[in-house]
Amino acid sequence: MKIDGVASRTIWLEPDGWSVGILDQTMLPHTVVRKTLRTPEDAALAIKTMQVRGAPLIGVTAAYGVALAMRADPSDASLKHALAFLAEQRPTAVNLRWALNDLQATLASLPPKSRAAAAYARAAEIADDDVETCRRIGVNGLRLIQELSNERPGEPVNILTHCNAGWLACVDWGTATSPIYQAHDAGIPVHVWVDETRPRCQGSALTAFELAQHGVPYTLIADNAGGHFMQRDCVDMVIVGTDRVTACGDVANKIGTYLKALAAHDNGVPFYVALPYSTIDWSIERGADIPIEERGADEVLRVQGRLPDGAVASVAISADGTPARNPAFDVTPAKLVTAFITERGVCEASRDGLLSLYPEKKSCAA
Ligand SMILES: CSC[C@H]1O[C@H](OP(=O)(O)O)[C@H](O)[C@@H]1O
Repeated sequence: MKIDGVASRTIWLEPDGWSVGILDQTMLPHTVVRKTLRTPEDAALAIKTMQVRGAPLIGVTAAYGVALAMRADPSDASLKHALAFLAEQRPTAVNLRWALNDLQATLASLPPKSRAAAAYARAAEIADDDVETCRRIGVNGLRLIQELSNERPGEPVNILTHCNAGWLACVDWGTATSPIYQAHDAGIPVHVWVDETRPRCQGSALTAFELAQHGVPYTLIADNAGGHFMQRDCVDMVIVGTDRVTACGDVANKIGTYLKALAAHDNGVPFYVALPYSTIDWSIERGADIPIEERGADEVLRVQGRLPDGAVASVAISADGTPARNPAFDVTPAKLVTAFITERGVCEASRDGLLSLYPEKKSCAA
């Protein structure tokens, strides 16, 4: 997608052929800051501090983190440390483990002198594959938006989304936003209700930013307003992303997703989850088994914004000493999900539904 009219990706190989460029998403939407990762520690910090975030992008960043490690030291010990160190940065998005397992399988049997080049090549393949995968998610989701548009020709299809499952969460296109972009580009009128998504505000800071950049009509709302708009028949469908889907279709996603699913279920609003194959965890069955990241209390106790002089600052929004908890994700049971939108098609949120699109996984589903 584009930023200020210039085609951009969230992560790229720098012209020097080895360092890795990223958009520092902690500075968006106030300033567009591009950073360079030069060590696996840089990559780990970028993931941990959410300079890069979003399940697919976390995986791609980790893959390049392994490449940076192999460039510095391609030994078995270095590979083992890099894989373990990067894996511990964030626990919920299965794409992190998926990407690191892929790099391990790619590199472990190679002679050390061949590992750096192979790691960079594989990381680039994973990044390019993500772009095409997300584009296909958009093609498959577009049909669902088209169907709703056909019911009320000329009127916008009102779509609510939570957090940022946009191109900023991936390499390009996004998962939940890819159908939206493709519908918009196809001339289908759409309007997006953007959940601010406290406490990290990925909706107000990232989704609103990227939709505005693409010219997609949207309205930012407080998280607590989503159910109200569904009750008042203002929402035609919900599309969210996910960080991990179990073999039976339970969905881990940004905190607050479960509440949106309950409101959608209560109001008969279709609730879709958009995901690539790399976000399915075939090794577990129940959502209760998904590790939920608990982040620092300060993210709840403080907000970041831009001061009149343009400086970005963080301010406290509660009294000193206020105790706070900050689970970063919750789990939506499969029964509340209308369907999954994947790169291979749309399916029921169930084991059978997933296996109908990924029959090769029959042997490894939990
Ligand atoms: C396409 S995955 C997007 C997914 O990741 C976000 O979490 P975070 O911003 O903490 O990485 C959120 O759960 C999105 O739905």
